[in-house]
Amino acid sequence: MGSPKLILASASPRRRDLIARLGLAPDAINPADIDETPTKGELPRDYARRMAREKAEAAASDDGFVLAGDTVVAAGRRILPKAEDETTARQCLELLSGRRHRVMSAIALHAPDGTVRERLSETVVLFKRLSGQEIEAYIASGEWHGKAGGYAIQGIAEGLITRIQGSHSGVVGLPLYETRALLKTAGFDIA
Ligand SMILES: Cc1cn([C@H]2C[C@H](O)[C@@H](COP(=O)(O)OP(=O)(O)OP(=O)(O)O)O2)c(=O)[nH]c1=O
Repeated sequence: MGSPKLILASASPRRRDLIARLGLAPDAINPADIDETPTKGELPRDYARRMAREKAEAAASDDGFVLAGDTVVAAGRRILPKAEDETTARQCLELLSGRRHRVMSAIALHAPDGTVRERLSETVVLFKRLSGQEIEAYIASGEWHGKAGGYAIQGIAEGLITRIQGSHSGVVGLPLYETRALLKTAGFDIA
């Protein structure tokens, strides 16, 4: 019997790049298409956990370990949307300007024996007070597109971020410390 496979239940190229930093190359990429609507009153942390778990379960296989993640930007109890248009991205940046917010990055691992394990990484991020000009320049960059909270820390946005407390990889989409620990606990062979 060969070693169990690693299946990444994600369409995100960022998650593929991040997992490579643990020395791992998934045997398969199997994105899960699930309904990503938060339930009424659902807290950001609960929502991130539920999404990661549902993605892992949707892609479940008895052939290997299925890893999924979900990244949520939260301003207090509010879940910020994934910015798909300029108006949404601008609203997110205006809200995040000059204040702390949290990024919840949940991961879930479905093992071949059917068990599901989860971890959560929480990072506090502080943006400088953004001028109208800074917001418009960021909008023009297009880097916000498809990103939770309307920004991508791995791009020019980091020049507007004063402080982060937590996991940089978690903000990008896959918290590496938690991912390594989760795989190890589940018995996956990782250095
Ligand atoms: C805050 C922030 C988010 N993001 C991205 C990471 C995620 O891709 C996205 C949040 O959406 P997710 O639903 O977590 O992931 P996804 O839709 O890209 O991929 P999949 O569900 O198939 O795994 O926002 C960044 O790339 N950088 C950042 O700084």
